[in-house]
Amino acid sequence: MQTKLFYRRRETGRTMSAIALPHDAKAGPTKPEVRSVVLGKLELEPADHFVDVGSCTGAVTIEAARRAGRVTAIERKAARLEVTEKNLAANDVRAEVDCTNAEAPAGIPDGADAIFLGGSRNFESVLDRAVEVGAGRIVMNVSRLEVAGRAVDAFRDRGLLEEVLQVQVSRGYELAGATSFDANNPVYVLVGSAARADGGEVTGR
Ligand SMILES: C[S@@+](CC[C@H](N)C(=O)[O-])C[C@H]1O[C@@H](n2cnc3c(N)ncnc32)[C@H](O)[C@@H]1O
Repeated sequence: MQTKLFYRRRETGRTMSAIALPHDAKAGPTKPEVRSVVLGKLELEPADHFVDVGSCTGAVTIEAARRAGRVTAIERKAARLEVTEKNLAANDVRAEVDCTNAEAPAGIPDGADAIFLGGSRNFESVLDRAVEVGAGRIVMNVSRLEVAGRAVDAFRDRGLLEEVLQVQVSRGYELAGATSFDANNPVYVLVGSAARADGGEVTGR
């Protein structure tokens, strides 16, 4: 018989705790470990205006709102945007956050410094808008293989592409006194920039 006991959560002693997502959006959230990679690549700073395309549960919006000075969360489904707003209200954030019910590229403001595409609808037009506003950091998560292929082409065609990562996390659990793992689905993380665009070479090999 399989015993499944999760390990006790580590006490980090950080001033800002892990985010709370008490409200369910029936989709998402981007998993915490994947968020760490995404946020690392976004390199958000207090002067930044960050845009979350497809905010859904608000998990990325909330994390970003602890780092950037200004955040615009865009979600095409009104009910999910409400979840973004409710989850935001349940957390400490320091940024000014604007929640917009729109289908991007609609709603992407001039002057956006960093854009995350957590939803893939209209991604080519979203990337065109990212180029138009000169976003310095663009990160897109894709789980479906064929969409990932098209997205890599779209980044490359616009000279945006810097890195393609495949992130796959397995979480340990106790099994008969030892540790076994549950695997999450892999996610492709595309990283680019409209400010550093250099012809679309994948770097970091
Ligand atoms: C996989 S979920 C994103 C999860 C989110 N990062 C989180 O942590 O909760 C994708 C979301 O993007 C939204 N979406 C997809 N394309 C969009 C677009 N072009 N503009 C706005 N929202 C979009 C979908 O409605 C969906 O809620």
